[in-house]
Amino acid sequence: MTVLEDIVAGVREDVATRQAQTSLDDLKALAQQQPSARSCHDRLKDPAAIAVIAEVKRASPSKGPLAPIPDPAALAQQYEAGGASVISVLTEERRFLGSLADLDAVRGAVDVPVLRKDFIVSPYQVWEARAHGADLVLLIVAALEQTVLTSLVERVHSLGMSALVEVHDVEEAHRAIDAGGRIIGVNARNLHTLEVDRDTFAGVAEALPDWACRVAESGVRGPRDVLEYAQAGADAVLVGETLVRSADPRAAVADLVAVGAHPALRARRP
Ligand SMILES: O=C(O)c1ccccc1NCC(=O)[C@H](O)[C@H](O)COP(=O)(O)O
Repeated sequence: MTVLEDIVAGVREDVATRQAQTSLDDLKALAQQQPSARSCHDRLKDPAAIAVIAEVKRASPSKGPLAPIPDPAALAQQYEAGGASVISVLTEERRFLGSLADLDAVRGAVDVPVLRKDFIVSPYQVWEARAHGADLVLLIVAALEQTVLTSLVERVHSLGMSALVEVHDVEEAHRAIDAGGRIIGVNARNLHTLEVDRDTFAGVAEALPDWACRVAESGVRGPRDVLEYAQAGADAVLVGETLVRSADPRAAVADLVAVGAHPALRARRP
């Protein structure tokens, strides 16, 4: 069993448990009480800036515990104050130690869009995301058959949310676009070895159409990595470990956001 298959198997069990407690009808009623989802594509694809998606991430399969994060709302507020365009909240419980309660806390604490980052394999989880105030939902191409991926993208869009469709190679990038994805995350973390190779981004990003929003995911250790991703065509970067380990998350985000004004990126600006 691959790491991804192992994570997804656990997620399916946890979803079944929650589904026994909260019916889909109840979730739909909760979703209707939420304000409309905030739009994300243009916010993440601003030619005059590099957007930073700052992640609330307690642990990971590759690194184990990263940071306890006793107050995810306070961390998200630091990220927002530093200029993050979107806050990503890992809600997977077993390997990342996240929860929907984290999503609720962050949603209630910031004004910027919030991403539900999880291993979404069923429409129930998409409704959960909306019911808990998410604006953006991660869909991982490698975890989904094409028909399921397409129907989940449609479900996300039909609820007014945006989909961040994650890919690892050119073939998956074509699948993401065929499924209706408009915001494409290229994850530099190999899901088999868990190793990060930032060079993955450039080769995959150039296979995407101009209108797509390109998000570089994983392996950002500081501004230099953001600059390199931006020079390779990234509109946005998604950063977890570096920020949760930082002693000053607000300043750490601000340093990454500032890369958007770097002279080397002048040609990108309108
Ligand atoms: O982070 C992991 O170890 C991991 C393992 C298996 C599947 C997904 C995993 N991470 C999810 C992510 O995509 C990252 O949290 C995100 O890109 C941020 O990465 P980083 O800045 O390197 O923490």
